[in-house]
Amino acid sequence: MQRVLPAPRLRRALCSLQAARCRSSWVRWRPVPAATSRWTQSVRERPFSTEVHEFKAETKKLLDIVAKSLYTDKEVFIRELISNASDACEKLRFLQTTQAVKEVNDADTPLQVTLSVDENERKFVIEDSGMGMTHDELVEHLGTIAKSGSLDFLQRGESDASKIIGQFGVGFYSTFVVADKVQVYTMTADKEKGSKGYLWSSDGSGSFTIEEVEDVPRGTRIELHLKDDATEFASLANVKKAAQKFSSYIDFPIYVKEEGEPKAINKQEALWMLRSATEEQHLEFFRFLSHNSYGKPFYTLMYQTDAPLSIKSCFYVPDPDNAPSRLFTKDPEIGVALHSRRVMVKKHADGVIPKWLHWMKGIVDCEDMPMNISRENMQDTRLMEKLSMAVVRRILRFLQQEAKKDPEKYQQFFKGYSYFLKAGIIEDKEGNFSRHKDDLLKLLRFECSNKSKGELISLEEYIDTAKEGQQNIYYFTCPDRQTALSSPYMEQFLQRQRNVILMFEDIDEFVVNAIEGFKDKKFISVDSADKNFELDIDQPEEDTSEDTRVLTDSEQTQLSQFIKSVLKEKVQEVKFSDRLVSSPAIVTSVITPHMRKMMKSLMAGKENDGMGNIPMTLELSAKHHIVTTLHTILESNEPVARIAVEQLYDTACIAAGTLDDPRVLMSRLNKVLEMFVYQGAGYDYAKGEYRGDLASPPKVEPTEVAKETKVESKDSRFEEVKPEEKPQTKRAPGDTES
Ligand SMILES: Nc1ncnc2c1ncn2[C@@H]1O[C@H](COP(=O)(O)OP(=O)(O)OP(=O)(O)O)[C@@H](O)[C@H]1O
Repeated sequence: MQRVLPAPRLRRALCSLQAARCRSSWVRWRPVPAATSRWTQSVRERPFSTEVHEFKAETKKLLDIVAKSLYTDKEVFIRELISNASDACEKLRFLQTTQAVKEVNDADTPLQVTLSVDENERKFVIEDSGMGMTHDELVEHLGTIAKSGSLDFLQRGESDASKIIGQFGVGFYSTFVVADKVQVYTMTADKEKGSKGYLWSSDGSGSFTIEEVEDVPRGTRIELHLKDDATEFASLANVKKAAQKFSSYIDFPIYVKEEGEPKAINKQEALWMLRSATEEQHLEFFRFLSHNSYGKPFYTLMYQTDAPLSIKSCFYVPDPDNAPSRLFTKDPEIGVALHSRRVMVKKHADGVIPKWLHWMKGIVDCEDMPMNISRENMQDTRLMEKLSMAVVRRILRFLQQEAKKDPEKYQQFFKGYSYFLKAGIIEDKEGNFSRHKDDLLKLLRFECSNKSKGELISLEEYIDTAKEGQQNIYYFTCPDRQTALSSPYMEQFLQRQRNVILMFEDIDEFVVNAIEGFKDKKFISVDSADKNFELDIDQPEEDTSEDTRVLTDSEQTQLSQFIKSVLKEKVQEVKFSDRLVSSPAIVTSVITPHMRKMMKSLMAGKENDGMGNIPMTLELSAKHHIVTTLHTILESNEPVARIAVEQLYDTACIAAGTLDDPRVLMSRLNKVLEMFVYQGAGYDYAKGEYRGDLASPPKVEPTEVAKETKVESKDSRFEEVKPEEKPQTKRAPGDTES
């Protein structure tokens, strides 16, 4: 081993210079490190300047978690390093094929990866002849976190290393699980960028150093100085076993050096090019693609075709129980890679796989795809679209088949991924394609009013089991099943046993708004103002009770005029409809109450949320006893009628879910309670006196029910309530007129 150290005098001089520099800048001089092994035998070290860089804040945090972790599945670092080495080879092969790199350093060196160990020095070494890195790339790539997944985890405040490593892997930084010092020698393949070699070095604490070293061959060599509790990775047998596990599907030869001799350990098999594969092969490949040493694919699809393009592909749906959280999937990486004749064109095949399918793992190999596809090139864009169309359609149809084959298993899938399928419908529409809308709609499942809790149906099943002649698909967006079934909007549907799809996710409202219908049926919300409820296709059982009183047309007009005079601009229209069965009233508007509520929360904090301008309609049941009695007391007891109207409206708003804060009702409810109690005690509000037959009238008398009621609330609806006439009542002791 060649070890060239500066002479002691020079070293002392350098050290004092280093100390001085350290105070003033991040560049300082240091004694050069030792060159090691055959790979760097020719690396002559000179006192080049050594730069000290701080890791970015989040990288530091990640490193801190990783370095201190007692993660048991330590060998994952081998998987990460092999994968990075293979990516570096893929990248160089790609750039060479597309001639993006004109001249390559060490042009004769074949693309390969070699692993070796030094038991005495407790070292693990991996080297590749891939793309390598320039100085700036070293700073950028090994100083920041590349993996969005682990970043998300950190932003969530997660500090459990096994969760971060287990679910996302932490790439290069996983080396600090086993090493207390990591050295990376590298030289770029792109001659245009230079032929200088660099050494990156860090102990995984706050900083790393970079210095120039001479005679580094093309590619990257990573040396791990193993921690005391990780010496098993200095054993050849252990490394070989782990490397074999992680490298079966790598398309470059992987060698393990045994007694100085490189021995190939992988088959270099492109599974997606095979006609079929065993379950075991798929399991291995899935784990390889998902950077995991555990887990199995939930669904597996191998798809090959020659028309309209020549496609060979393989897709996996990961376990739905571990489906990505939609809240933390801001800019997801597509999990499918694009290849052309086995050569990787894009690691993340965006443009082919839409974002809403990002969780799919797999490979698409398209012979017709040029290696140097460009978004600017119309022909390439069209080719990508064609490929995307074929592949996405095949995936969606495959899921439809699986749903038919094993509905229970499919429900499990749907639980994990429903949000993404729904997002797909919206995105598909936004992109103005609507290419996959029907296929996606077929994959949706919902609860419905005619089935029991937890049982899901498809839209096709809904249509197949709908009443004869029914042209609409009725749905109701609501927080849960219980709220749905007790809602006045549902009454006529329940009475007729007309099935209603129950939608519990916020995104559902946007989905139905993004599409007009399914097959030839239109989506209609049960709480919409739409009149087309097809009430004539089935009639509920006749109400045979004799004393059912129904308001006549003129009575209806009289009552609605009174209601409008009380509620003023709160309602645009008061009408009578027969959609109500046991509730006296509901509110409707051009947008459904649920949509209104969502828009309100989106506009929260804005002075004008725009909702005040959307007119509401109060719909009444002409035969409901509260409504008919209300009409009866219009003239005889107007004060009570006024309060009843206000309460009727507010109760309808509660049912619609549009009342933001129920506390605004407190004052009125107390008033209603007071009336209820006093009436029970024999007080006659119409006459403003106690009934004569009451043996001993209560000592306290009611406040004026129709006294100007100004509720201390921000809700402007209450500020208008001013009765024209006051009833003659006796004042309660201590009650003063306002
Ligand atoms: N052997 C290598 N050769 C060249 N560049 C490398 C090598 N190893 C790492 N890098 C660079 O460092 C970056 C960070 O690597 P890291 O393993 O942390 O994340 P990643 O590989 O980008 O993540 P992912 O595995 O999700 O693609 C890589 O993207 C690559 O640019």
